[in-house]
Amino acid sequence: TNETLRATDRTQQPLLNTDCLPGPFQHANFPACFTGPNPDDASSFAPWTHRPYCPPNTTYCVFTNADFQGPGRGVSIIDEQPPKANANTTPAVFSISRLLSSAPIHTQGPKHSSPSYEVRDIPGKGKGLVATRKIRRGEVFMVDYVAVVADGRFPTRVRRAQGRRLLAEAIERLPMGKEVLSLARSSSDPENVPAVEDVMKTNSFSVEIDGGEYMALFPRIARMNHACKPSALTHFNSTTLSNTVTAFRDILPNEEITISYTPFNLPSPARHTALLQKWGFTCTCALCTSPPSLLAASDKRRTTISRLGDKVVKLVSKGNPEALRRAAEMYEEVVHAAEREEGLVPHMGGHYEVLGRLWIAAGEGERGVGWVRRGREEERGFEEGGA
Ligand SMILES: C[S@@+](CC[C@H](N)C(=O)[O-])C[C@H]1O[C@@H](n2cnc3c(N)ncnc32)[C@H](O)[C@@H]1O
Repeated sequence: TNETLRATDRTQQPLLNTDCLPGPFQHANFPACFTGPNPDDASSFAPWTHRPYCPPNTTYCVFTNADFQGPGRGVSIIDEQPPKANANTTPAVFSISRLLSSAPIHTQGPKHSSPSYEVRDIPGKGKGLVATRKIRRGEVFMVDYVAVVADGRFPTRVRRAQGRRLLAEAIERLPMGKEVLSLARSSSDPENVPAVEDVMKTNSFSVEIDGGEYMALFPRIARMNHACKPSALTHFNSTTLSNTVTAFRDILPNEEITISYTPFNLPSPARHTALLQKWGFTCTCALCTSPPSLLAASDKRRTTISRLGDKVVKLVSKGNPEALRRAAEMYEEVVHAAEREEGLVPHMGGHYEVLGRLWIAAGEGERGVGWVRRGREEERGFEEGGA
């Protein structure tokens, strides 16, 4: 760590960081605002292992802990300095610094011991993840940790060159910086877009931390391609900065493992626009390349799911027996549409159970109990997959 400090900090920063002086912006517990006698002593800006990089004329800094999740990993955060008096959100860097200062975090590896996937070339999509053994439905087969996390607003709040500098510092300070820089790039003009910016845009997902929207790069998850009917789903935990990946359904050996980059219920034109504008690629997944009639049927089901879903909520809030019966009928339609869109809804079991309860409330006890039972069996199957 000290070597890294010498190599990067002395050359690029004045010894006294003027962006971090005591005053109205000072926060008593803010680790970046060191006041110790020796500003080169790493312990004076703990829990960061590098002196925070805070360029002039911006409120943003880079905070790095090179030890997060063990040797060869680390985490860098691009976030604001201590909040201004009128700030309505707290920078995530506060909660992350608390996390790093607390008891060591145990890496929660997936429960299965044998490796379940590897990175392989996928025609037309660069690289991707492929199952090396059968992954059972419901199994948590990967837990990845964030390597770079940046306030979603920072690109619009700093000058372009400054943004690139912040990103470069954030990535280069990481022990796994080289690995991060070897991830895919999607810019149509790679000569003129620095790798740090291109890699971050191509591989980061939007996550919520302390009510704020952040861009987060998970180096292993970054290798997973998108599919409109994915085989896996991710779940981000903002307390541990981990992202668990669970199989939606059984995934067979040599099958590609995919996740969805877009919200589930979008019809295909909206998905294409989102993937092109936000992610910069044209989707060639199995659904997008299927015959137009199949794509149209899928769009119809997805539209039904979102349209009727809203109506069901309204009917249930009315609460009278006739409204509840109509809600149950509609919900059953939603459930059937979702079943035909395999991989669209994560836990059908929960929906079966809700449908059962709706039928019971509408006075159709037997029908309701049947759905509740089916829901519980389904949920049990999902939980066992992860056991
Ligand atoms: C987060 S990366 C996924 C891993 C990447 N393929 C790699 O080689 O590391 C996103 C990039 O993968 C490619 N990609 C992902 N899903 C795709 C899909 N459904 N169709 C075509 N390209 C896809 C695009 O080039 C996209 O910019």
